[in-house]
Amino acid sequence: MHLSFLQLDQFRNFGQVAFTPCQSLNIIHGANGAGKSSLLEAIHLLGFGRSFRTSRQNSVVKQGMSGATVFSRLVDDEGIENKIGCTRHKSDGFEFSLNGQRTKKLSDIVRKIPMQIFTPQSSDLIIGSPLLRRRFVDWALFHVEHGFSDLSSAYTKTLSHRNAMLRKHANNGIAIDAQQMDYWTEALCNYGNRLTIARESYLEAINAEVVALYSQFMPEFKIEVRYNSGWEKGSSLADSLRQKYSRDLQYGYTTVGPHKGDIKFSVNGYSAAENLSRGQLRILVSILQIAQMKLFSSLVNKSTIYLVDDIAAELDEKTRAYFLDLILETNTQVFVTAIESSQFKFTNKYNDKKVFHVEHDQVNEE
Ligand SMILES: Nc1ncnc2c1ncn2[C@@H]1O[C@H](COP(=O)(O)OP(=O)(O)OP(=O)(O)O)[C@@H](O)[C@H]1O
Repeated sequence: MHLSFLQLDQFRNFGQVAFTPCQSLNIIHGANGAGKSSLLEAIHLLGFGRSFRTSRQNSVVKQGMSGATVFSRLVDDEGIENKIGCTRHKSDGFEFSLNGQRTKKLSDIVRKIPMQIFTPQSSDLIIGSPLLRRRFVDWALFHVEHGFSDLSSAYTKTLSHRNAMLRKHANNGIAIDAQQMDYWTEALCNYGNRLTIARESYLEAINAEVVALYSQFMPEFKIEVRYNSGWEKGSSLADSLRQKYSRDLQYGYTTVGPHKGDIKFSVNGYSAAENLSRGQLRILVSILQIAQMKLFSSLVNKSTIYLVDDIAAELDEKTRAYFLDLILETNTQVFVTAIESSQFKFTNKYNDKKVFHVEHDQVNEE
């Protein structure tokens, strides 16, 4: 699967630009402020339905304009072409289209373009909030497991119903309707257990890939990936919810469950978050993403798109070369940015490669 054409209209610093990436390695270089990250951001919108740089999504619209559009042609692994569009209207949010038809569900688009991104902030996957780690696993499950998306939204809806009751009780002293609380608690256990089983079995599978890759990159380190379910070890979710009920009533929200789940990474028995250097953290993140893509392609026989922002700032040349070798082995379409094209000398061996220069708000193929 790959993007064979991209067009941006009034997106960030660009007026209208179009370019035709190749199926494998696409190098984007240009001076500071030229628009390299903006190009990746435009592609990211198609794969995730949001910017990776800001929560203020309107900022992708060129200053003074009312909307920004990204249009692409996506060739899937069977060779079938789909036209995918995304417009951000300043006044009206996002609008997505598939083959000229407006799509109701963002997931219809996102499902078509499995995508990963590596940026200077990617170490947050290890040292940042547990939400990022849950998202990492749930991204894969969303793409791999039919029905996971429905299961995850059923859990989230049930949790918000249960939390609403707890909150009203904690904040306003409204009495709990015991029958209703039992209903939501039972539903929470049902969805929560299924969600946890899915996450645990996915992590078990990815663990094997991560261990193998890590031992190639850094043979002196032994990595371990463990899932922490979000409730007390050795206890069931139902028992934990029962045990913590009075605390939940006091706090006004559900304090245990898969929404509190986390992934722990340890290296030689020590917490990776607390012990690895910045460079080592980046390597760990890149390994996790490569493992994710490898596993993904072996599970569903589909390829991914990989965006790498500012690779030279993140990885030294030897690691960069090794990293790209591993990614390109997985039949991934890669978009990678850097300031100087000379930072990519090591890519001369790749035949399927295009180099784009971003300058004066234009994208030129070299
Ligand atoms: N909404 C907008 N409208 C117009 N210009 C914008 C908008 N948002 C950002 N810019 C400008 O777009 C340019 C491109 O920014 P971008 O971050 O993509 O550059 P870059 O090539 O990745 O830079 P660097 O190498 O410094 O990270 C910058 O000059 C920025 O000020």
